[in-house]
Amino acid sequence: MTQDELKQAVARAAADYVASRVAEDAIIGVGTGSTANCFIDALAAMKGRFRGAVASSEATAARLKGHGIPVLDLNDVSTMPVYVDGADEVTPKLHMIKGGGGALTREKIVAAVAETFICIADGSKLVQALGKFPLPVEVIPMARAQVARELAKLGGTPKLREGFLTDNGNIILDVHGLSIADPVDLESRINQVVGVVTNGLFARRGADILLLGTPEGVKTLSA
Ligand SMILES: O=C[C@H](O)[C@H](O)[C@H](O)COP(=O)(O)O
Repeated sequence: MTQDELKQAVARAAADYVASRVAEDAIIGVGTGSTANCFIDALAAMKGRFRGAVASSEATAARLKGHGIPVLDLNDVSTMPVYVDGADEVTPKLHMIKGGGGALTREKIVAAVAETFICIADGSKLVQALGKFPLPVEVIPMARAQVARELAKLGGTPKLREGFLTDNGNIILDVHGLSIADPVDLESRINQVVGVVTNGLFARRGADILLLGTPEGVKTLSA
């Protein structure tokens, strides 16, 4: 199976979860990226089975609307049964690195409102330890140099993502070479650096369920 076929398989599995486990008038939280896009396309086939969606990026909102799926403002939503999103790396403990597409902050905000975080990923994303994928950190532009110095003190090599601004108008520093022994602690430490909006470690609130696409079928892991 190709990587695209594995992404489509996990997206269908997540849509099946929504169809079988979620109330008819529910609002669904939707992530960003190529795997989340497969989920949006699978959701489109069951339009009317749920009330609408909250998007974690402008790109996701546009794709949802393109399918005629109503997109709600998160400020009008107090709870959602599920948030479905991809990951750049995920461990067996369901800690993740996210933000390869730069949507990490809105993803973390939408996920915080959801009861269950379902991570959908092809098998290549499963790792025993996080950190081979550079850790994205969203930073207020005027704090770039100071935040970079602080990230270097933590043992990483920050590199500006050239020519990229987030949906929030901020920059991304991709931190290479971090040794991530304790993702929960590192997530908090980086978020305490003044000028950091958030970082791509999703460990304090990791995923609750991982739907992992493998050539043998979709495997389900729980936290
Ligand atoms: O900012 C982007 C998100 O965190 C994505 O969920 C992550 O980068 C995975 O994307 P993809 O499904 O395209 O590999």
